[in-house]
Amino acid sequence: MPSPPRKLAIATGGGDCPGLNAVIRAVVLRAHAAGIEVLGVEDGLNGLLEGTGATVRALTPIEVAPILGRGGTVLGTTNRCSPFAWRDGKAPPRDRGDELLARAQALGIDVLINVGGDGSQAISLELARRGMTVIGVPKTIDNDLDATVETFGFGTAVQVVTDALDRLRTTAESHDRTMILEVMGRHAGWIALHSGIAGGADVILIPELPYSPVHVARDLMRTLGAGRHFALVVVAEGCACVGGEVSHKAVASGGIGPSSILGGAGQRVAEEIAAVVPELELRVTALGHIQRGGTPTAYDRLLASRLGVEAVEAALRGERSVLVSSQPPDIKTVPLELAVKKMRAVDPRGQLVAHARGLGISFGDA
Ligand SMILES: Nc1ncnc2c1ncn2[C@@H]1O[C@H](COP(=O)(O)OP(=O)(O)O)[C@@H](O)[C@H]1O
Ligand SMILES: O=P(O)(O)OC[C@H]1O[C@](O)(COP(=O)(O)O)[C@@H](O)[C@@H]1O
Ligand SMILES: [Mg+2]
Repeated sequence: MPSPPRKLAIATGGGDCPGLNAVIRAVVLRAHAAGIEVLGVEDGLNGLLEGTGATVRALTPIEVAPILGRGGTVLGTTNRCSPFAWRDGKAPPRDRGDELLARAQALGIDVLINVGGDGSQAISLELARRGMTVIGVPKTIDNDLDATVETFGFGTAVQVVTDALDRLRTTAESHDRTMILEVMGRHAGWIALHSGIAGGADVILIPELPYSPVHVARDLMRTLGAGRHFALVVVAEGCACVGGEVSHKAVASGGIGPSSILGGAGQRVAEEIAAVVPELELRVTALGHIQRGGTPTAYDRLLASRLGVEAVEAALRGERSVLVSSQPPDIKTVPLELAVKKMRAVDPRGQLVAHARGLGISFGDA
């Protein structure tokens, strides 16, 4: 039986996500109750690397008490630069993994709780391979991690998008317009599909179902011909037409990030529709990071809190290289490898898509 850990560290990596602070709070509360100290690593794992400007600080129950419902992460995060492929300006990427491990050892960290998506858990796995005890906590608003039935942040994002659709509907109704809403979802259309159904969309375009602009235009005209004067289209940022490419937009890289990211699918779809039916009046809204910021829903706080507590329980049981995973009604642990093995995509032939079609929603695919 391994001796119980005396010191845990917690880090949040990848894109921020509503519920991260609830995980941090839960880890600190449960660990302190068990007499375990918790260190918070700032900016992903950068806090364990010299010269990054980020550091490591002790987290106390008093400090985390007010953060349960706060969006973002009080530890900061990064979705650039893995510690194993560190970038300094134009120099080739270098491996700083062993430096990170040495620093963690010097600080007396027995277990690292790493909260993040597939990229972060790939980092967890490599740290575990190099000897660190790591427990992963899954996070993604895209809901594309296969190793857990659900992830916190997704429900909050779906609520934000649904609220946006409710607002777009009133202006669409007033102006007899077709409103196109571009939402997040790089490789998976979960946000578009859930919010599209909940928000009463007429067309939903997702990465898993390449569409034809002609079919989208035809289905819109059918909707509008059936006595409706407006329509709502939800477009996942990662969707593409049959044989087409996803759209990218330029961003300021800050020296280390990419110079372009996914974006512009909504505008592209508007242009494609206009090319077929120029008589339609179209407006495009891209929701962007609004759907990732702000207060988590009650359910996401609950899920995040349970994942945090179970991560500490797993540490107390002496588990290593595992991911805490929601498998309703329980939170369980699964091998960390499962987090990176396969992405969870929408099943184009699954019941959810069938139910959407049952509501008359078009995917523009046939
Ligand atoms: N803890 C971390 N420290 C430094 N960089 C990280 C960390 N976690 C993730 N990253 C970087 O962010 C990328 C994406 O991480 P991921 O967790 O998949 O988040 P997202 O899905 O939001 O992009 C990783 O490939 C890696 O480059
Ligand atoms: O914040 P950035 O770097 O622009 O990243 C945007 C991307 O991150 C996400 O918001 C979040 O993805 P995850 O929640 O899976 O980490 C994607 O939907 C989006 O494409
Ligand atoms: Mg990812």
